[in-house]
Amino acid sequence: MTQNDPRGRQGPSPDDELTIASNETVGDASRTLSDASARSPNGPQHGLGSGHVAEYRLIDVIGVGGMGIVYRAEDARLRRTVALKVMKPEVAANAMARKRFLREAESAARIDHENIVTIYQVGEHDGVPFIAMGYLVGESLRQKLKREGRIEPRIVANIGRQVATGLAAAHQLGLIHRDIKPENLWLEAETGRVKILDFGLARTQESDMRLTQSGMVLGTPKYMSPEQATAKTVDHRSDLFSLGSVLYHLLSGHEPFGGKDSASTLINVTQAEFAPVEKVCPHLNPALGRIINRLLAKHPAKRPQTAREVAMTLAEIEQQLEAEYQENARRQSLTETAELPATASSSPASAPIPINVSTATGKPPLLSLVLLGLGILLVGLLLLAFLSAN
Ligand SMILES: Nc1ncnc2c1ncn2[C@@H]1O[C@H](COP(=O)(O)OP(=O)(O)OP(=O)(O)O)[C@@H](O)[C@H]1O
Repeated sequence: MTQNDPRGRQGPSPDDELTIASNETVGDASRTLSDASARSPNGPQHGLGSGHVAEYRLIDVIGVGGMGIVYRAEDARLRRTVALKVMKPEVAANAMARKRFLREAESAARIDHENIVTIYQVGEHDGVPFIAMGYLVGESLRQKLKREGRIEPRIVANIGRQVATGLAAAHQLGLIHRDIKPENLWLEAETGRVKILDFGLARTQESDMRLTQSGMVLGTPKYMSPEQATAKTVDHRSDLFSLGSVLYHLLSGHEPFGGKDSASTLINVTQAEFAPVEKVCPHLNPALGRIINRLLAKHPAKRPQTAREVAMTLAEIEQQLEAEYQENARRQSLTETAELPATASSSPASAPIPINVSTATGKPPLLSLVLLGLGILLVGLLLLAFLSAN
């Protein structure tokens, strides 16, 4: 949920309000910071009057999420720009929340993978936890969806393969993201690389057991797995369900499960059947349709079992779609080349000038000879008439 954007991303609109409401994080009562106070790094509400957090100089606010405020900041020592997520003061007032934020950030910092945003440092400043991470330039998938509505299958396969690859790295360390959604998937402008953001709800499988016992539901309903929606124990396959939901949305322009509010969405996720993706996207590559439908299976045992497997399947589909795309582009350019002369000769205006010149100036030599003969004959007859008269 970006509320202010130094890189020209869109600010809030009535649409944003809708998105914010419909993507509301269940179990999160902390979205209370006003936009106005959030925008200035020296605003009164976050208590960071000096404009510094540890060695980071705050430049401006990039966005405000459920747990924290994200600033663009400068690492004064290394002179590099970072994204600094600082826990909201009202959330930081809760010791449990503080501990959990730090523990989770530390687990995420263990992952070193090109499809996951790099975490440079996790720390506390005046009792407020913060995370310094790679500053990303580009846009979130949510922003891309807002602009484009739907995304073509070849690109969806590419995005899905990258996300699954990143998830495989996290899952290998026993870390489950638990909040895979378009807002948390970033498209880097220059490289086209996808980065998974915000392991804010990430849990190790072990800590999730404890969470489940407390019966809390955390995550974003529209992309949430049925087991997560019912506060059951989740494992890495819950992230695979969410990935399936996101890919479905990218292709079709809407989520597989919706509802008028969070509660009805949760019920739909757990009980309703979704329209198979090939029904809402006719002519879809069948293999792509199959894997998305399988990712959305209600029971984890019926889904693909690992992110690695998903990444491999999507890589094959991506290759196939890319080859088809190249072949179509080649055919298209051949057709255009073949059409060029036909178009030219059918248009009199564009007929080659040499042909016109040649037809305009040429006369049959035989006609000239006949005319010459007739001329001589006429002169001869006139001469004969003149002589016989004399
Ligand atoms: N590393 C980063 N580089 C650039 N922008 C970032 C980075 N991390 C987050 N942002 C921006 O800051 C905004 C807020 O991020 P944050 O993770 O706090 O919230 P969220 O994911 O929108 O919501 P929630 O945390 O409640 O799910 C994001 O929408 C994104 O635009």
